[in-house]
Amino acid sequence: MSSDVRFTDFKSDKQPTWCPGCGDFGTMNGMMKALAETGNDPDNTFIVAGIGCSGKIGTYMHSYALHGVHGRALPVGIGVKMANPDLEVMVSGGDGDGYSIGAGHFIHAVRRNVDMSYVVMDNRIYGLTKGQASPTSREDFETSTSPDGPNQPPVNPKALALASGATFIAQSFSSNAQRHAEIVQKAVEHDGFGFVNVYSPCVTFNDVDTYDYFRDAIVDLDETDHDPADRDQAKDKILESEKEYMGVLYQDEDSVPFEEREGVEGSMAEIPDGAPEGAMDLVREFY
Ligand SMILES: Cc1ncc(C[n+]2csc(CCOP(=O)(O)OP(=O)(O)O)c2C)c(N)n1
Ligand code: SF4
Repeated sequence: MSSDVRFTDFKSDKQPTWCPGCGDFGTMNGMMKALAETGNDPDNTFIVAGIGCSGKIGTYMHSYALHGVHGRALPVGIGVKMANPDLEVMVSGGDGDGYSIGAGHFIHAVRRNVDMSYVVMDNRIYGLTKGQASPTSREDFETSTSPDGPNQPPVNPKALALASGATFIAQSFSSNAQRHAEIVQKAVEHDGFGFVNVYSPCVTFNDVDTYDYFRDAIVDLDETDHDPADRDQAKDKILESEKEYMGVLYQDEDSVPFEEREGVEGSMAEIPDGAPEGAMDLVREFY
């Protein structure tokens, strides 16, 4: 079977509880399609999710999955990959999860460049906790807990990734189904840490960063002469704050994943010296 249906869980107790119209539906569909198109199956795929509306994804997709603690999905994902390098590991969560409480882990996961993907459902708000400003909220975005707006500039996650030595940076939009799936597929296929920030609108708590806003604002990089191999071009586009680009912004085609580097190769799943007897067996059994 070559369709994303393999990753769909039809059990009635696993039906998504996202609000009707939530961008996370489209983001998840694209992730399933990308995994299927790259030849993966539920039994070799491990989703590590954060905490948030976005973090529910691990419950809805048919694959191995677990929740990290809020902001801690990335180190858990790296641990899963270390325990079993044959797994396709995809980490997913929200902008709050990844760029606020999890920002430190984001930087270090990017620079470590383990061969996995990270899909962030960026709705520029905290959805699950009912609409507080997130690190990617606009400076003047009024919420119940910041009635005059957060009064601080939003984090630019793509710039953070580039500055941290990222080898793959992409921007996607959940509503553009085919293009979104293609972009996530490229992240999965990338040799190293494939980072995709996905505009995934929250229709309940964010009335500014809406589907209409993104549809009007987004420029598809495939319709420009952008060369993702050119880091300077990527930097210029990433820092252009008034533009919303979609596509692969940067890809280092010579990227060598952490686990294939000299001195590391072959050692990822080895039992470290001094580890308690049976520790790694337990980890492998669990994952
Ligand atoms: C350690 C910890 N701190 C705070 C929370 C409360 N909390 C749960 S989800 C969340 C933010 C959710 O926002 P985001 O990550 O952007 O995901 P979304 O719900 O928008 O998909 C917060 C603050 C928590 N669960 N754990
Ligand atoms: S609150 Fe927002 S992010 Fe959460 S499910 Fe509803 S629309 Fe989606």
